[in-house]
Amino acid sequence: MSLTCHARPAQGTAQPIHFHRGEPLVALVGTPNCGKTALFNALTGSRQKVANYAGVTVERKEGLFVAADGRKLRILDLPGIYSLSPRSPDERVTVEVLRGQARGERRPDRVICVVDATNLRRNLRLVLAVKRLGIPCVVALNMVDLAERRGIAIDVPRLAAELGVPVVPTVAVRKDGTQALRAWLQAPVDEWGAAAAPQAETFATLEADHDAVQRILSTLGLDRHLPPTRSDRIDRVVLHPVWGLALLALVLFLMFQAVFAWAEAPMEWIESAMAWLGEAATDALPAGWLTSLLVEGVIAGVGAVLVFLPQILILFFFILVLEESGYLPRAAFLLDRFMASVGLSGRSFIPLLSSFACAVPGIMATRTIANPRDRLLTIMIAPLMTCSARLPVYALLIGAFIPERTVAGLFDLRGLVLFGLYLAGIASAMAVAWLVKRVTDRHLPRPLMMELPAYHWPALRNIAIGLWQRAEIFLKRVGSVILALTVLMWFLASFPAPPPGSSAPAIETSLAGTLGRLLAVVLEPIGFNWQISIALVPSMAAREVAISALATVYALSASGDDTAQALTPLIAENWSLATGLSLLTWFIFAPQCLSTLAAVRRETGSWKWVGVMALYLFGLAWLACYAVYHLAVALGWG
Ligand SMILES: Nc1nc2c(ncn2[C@@H]2O[C@H](COP(=O)(O)OP(=O)(O)OP(=O)(O)O)[C@@H](O)[C@H]2O)c(=O)[nH]1
Ligand SMILES: [Mg+2]
Repeated sequence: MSLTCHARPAQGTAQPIHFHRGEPLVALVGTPNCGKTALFNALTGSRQKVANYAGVTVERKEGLFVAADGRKLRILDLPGIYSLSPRSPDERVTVEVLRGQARGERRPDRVICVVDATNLRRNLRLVLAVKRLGIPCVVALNMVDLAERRGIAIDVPRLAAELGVPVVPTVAVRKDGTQALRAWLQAPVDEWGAAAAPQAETFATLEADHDAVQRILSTLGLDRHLPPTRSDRIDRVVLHPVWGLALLALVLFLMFQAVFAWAEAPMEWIESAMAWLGEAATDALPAGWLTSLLVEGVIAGVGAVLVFLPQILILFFFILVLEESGYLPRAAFLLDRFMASVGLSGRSFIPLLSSFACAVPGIMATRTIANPRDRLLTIMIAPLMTCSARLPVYALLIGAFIPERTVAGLFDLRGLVLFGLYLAGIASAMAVAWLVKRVTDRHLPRPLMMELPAYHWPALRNIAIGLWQRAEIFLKRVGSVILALTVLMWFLASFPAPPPGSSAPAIETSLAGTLGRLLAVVLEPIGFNWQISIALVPSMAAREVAISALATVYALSASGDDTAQALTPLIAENWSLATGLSLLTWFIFAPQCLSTLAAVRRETGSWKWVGVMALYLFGLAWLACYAVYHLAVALGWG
């Protein structure tokens, strides 16, 4: 617990004064990808994201370590840094904490310097720099399992003596791999070494560090050249300019094939369960508005979204495997030249790829980009990457309009179309970047410096946890925002009731119907009917709601004896192919997501960019839909 008081500046200093109480604060510090978050999770029982590339953690996260005797320590997980001179916004977070300049946070009482045992040369320099800060510190020599496997034998007591700080070996990902570190956390502070006044860092100290590291490595017999590792051999293919790109295309392609091919059976189970539930509720309950709300609102609406859980999990299975294996930075490397040609740096790759899950973490991940212009541009195009909330919308429309067919005896046509939609998103992002480059013309080519971590076999446990978390997020969304909006939609679509004697379905006279017809004035030229127009409004909060809203609208439009049907055949019957294609196009650009806009506001600190993003995405969506719709009509699909 900390209290911050902005006292009147004394003698020209504008630093806030912090008053604190509570548990000792321990910060985890180290180079990117050395296993800080894995250690943090092991010590605090948290489930923060761990993945095999640099720059996973971009903000400070706090957890509690409870010692055997019940004493508590606050543990801080921080973004990775290479030195105490930050270059990007995420590194700045760490350095500010270490220097005691972070808002609302005091200077840590102790530091755990996490070191990747397979990469001592780069890691030790940071240890020396951190030592100069004067905070009592312990080195966690992490990944000793990997070092051992690679034949790197480290004399731990000697390393500790050379560094002048205690060193404990750890394996963050193994259950018993943090025992020694736990023991340290429970030890009295004076065993950690004494606190000292911070020393200034100059060019001379940095040079001295360099020499010191060289000396330590040669004393420990670790400065010899190692034979090429398995990762190096794999990289000969993966980073090959031709084979590497072919492999990347194949991986992405298989991912989208799998999304359709593997999901079929589980989707059918969910669909039939929902249909059964709807029927059971209709039979069991008396006819009336409450039953209508439950059957046509909640069950039809929420069920229509829930069906897509299997596809989302399959997509995330692939993303998690790619993240854990260490493949992602390689892909960034392969595409660097292409990205540079449109004015982006390879650094943008991982934020953009993260946006396939959701644009919000993608936009957060841009904190690893040092150059402000590159960062802003990446933020602006991140929403063009197809996020997982759009997957259900795509899947629904593809299911309705694209026949289930095998192409060339091998590929699933629907998977191909889905792949094409993702590509269309990527292509438009690149086109926008290129246009910005042409207009601003301020781009200087920046070489990509990126670490390539060793490949790992993804741990099944981690993948399972990752999928479980994803399922949880999705189900929570379905149970909260989506459910709430669906219920709201049902009310708007049911009231005011039609005048007595009218045989038209209530929705036609309802508020939603009126609003839909108003919006249709703008949206008719791009092929949207009033039902679609209504559905687009609540989907601004969560894109999947477009589906539940359509399900509700159509369930309520069914007059007389028409029993409610599944949404897919309904829209296949009611819409032309041109309309379906136009709506697909709309969701490629899908500008309407409030959480994305909020993230843009937070990360850019200005409403201006929120406005620019909303306007340019809406404009682009409308124009692209117009073109697609009219082309489709011209081709006779209207
Ligand atoms: N074999 C092995 N793998 C580890 C160990 N510690 C971490 N890893 C793996 O190393 C990768 C990086 O771990 P993270 O905890 O995300 O690293 P980080 O230091 O938090 O990285 P950033 O947040 O990007 O700075 C992940 O794939 C982990 O599963 C270890 O002791 N042994
Ligand atoms: Mg981390």
